[in-house]
Amino acid sequence: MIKVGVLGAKGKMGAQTCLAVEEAADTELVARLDQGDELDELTRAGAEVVVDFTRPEVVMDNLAWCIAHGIHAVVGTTGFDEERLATLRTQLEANPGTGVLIAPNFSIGAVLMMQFAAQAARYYESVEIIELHHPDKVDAPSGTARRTAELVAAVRREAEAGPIPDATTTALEGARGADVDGIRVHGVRLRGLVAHQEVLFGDEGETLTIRHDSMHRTSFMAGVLLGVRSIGTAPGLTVGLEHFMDLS
Ligand SMILES: NC(=O)C1=CN([C@@H]2O[C@H](COP(=O)(O)OP(=O)(O)OC[C@H]3O[C@@H](n4cnc5c(N)ncnc54)[C@H](O)[C@@H]3O)[C@@H](O)[C@H]2O)C=CC1
Ligand SMILES: O=C(O)C1=N[C@H](C(=O)O)C[C@H](O)C1
Repeated sequence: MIKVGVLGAKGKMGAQTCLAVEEAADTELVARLDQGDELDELTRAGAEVVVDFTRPEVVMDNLAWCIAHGIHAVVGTTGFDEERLATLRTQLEANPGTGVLIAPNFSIGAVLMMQFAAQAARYYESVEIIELHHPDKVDAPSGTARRTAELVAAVRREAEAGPIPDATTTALEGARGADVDGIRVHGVRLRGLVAHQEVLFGDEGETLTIRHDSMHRTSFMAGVLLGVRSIGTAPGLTVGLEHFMDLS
């Protein structure tokens, strides 16, 4: 049995994760912590893996504590840029044997969407991303959209693709979305939605749209459990659940 602690246990994703960990045959929920609780409870409970679904502004402190205490971490919380990843790599070098997974999205379909988008990226002159979420989401653009844009941009750079065509010279601020690594990302917040994304590609006479929809937060749980089961054998930093999936 893998002993699991959940941070952000009272939140939307944390509560769903507690249920999934309790229901799985090979995991045991030993701690459920939320804002104001002592992280020491994790060591007292013997947690081997922590799942973090908290907030971008607190996740780095949580991870510093987990790494220092040799507890593996599976992280769904958003807000990771290159600077934060570099900080984690340094902390993990000082604590070899401990693993941290940063997963911008735990849904298997969303991971595939990102991989398919990376595959398509070299073939199209134009690409834009639309992410659509519930209105209680605190960050924009979504971590998934950022990651997708970075993956697509990396492929375009490698393929020496030219700039994305766009004749806009006058625009209301925000009308063309955010620029993530040269890719336009648009955010929609709408009651009734959970988590959705479209990656739109275009070239002469054709378009390709890759769309993924999470209708319920249960869609993330297979990926969370995969992360929990895998992270103990993956010391250091892993970014993206695809590294634990057989995607050859
Ligand atoms: N990677 C993925 O597949 C997914 C990632 N997310 C991300 O996970 C994060 C949480 O999302 P939700 O559950 O929707 O948010 P939420 O707001 O429902 O839950 C966050 C919880 O964290 C708690 N919290 C705040 N500070 C804390 C601290 N210092 N220690 C422990 N708990 C603390 C809050 O009290 C709250 O209960 C967001 O960054 C979101 O974007 C959400 C869905 C899927
Ligand atoms: O806040 C959410 O809900 C989600 N957050 C993650 C993100 O920002 O990409 C994953 C998913 O989109 C749901």
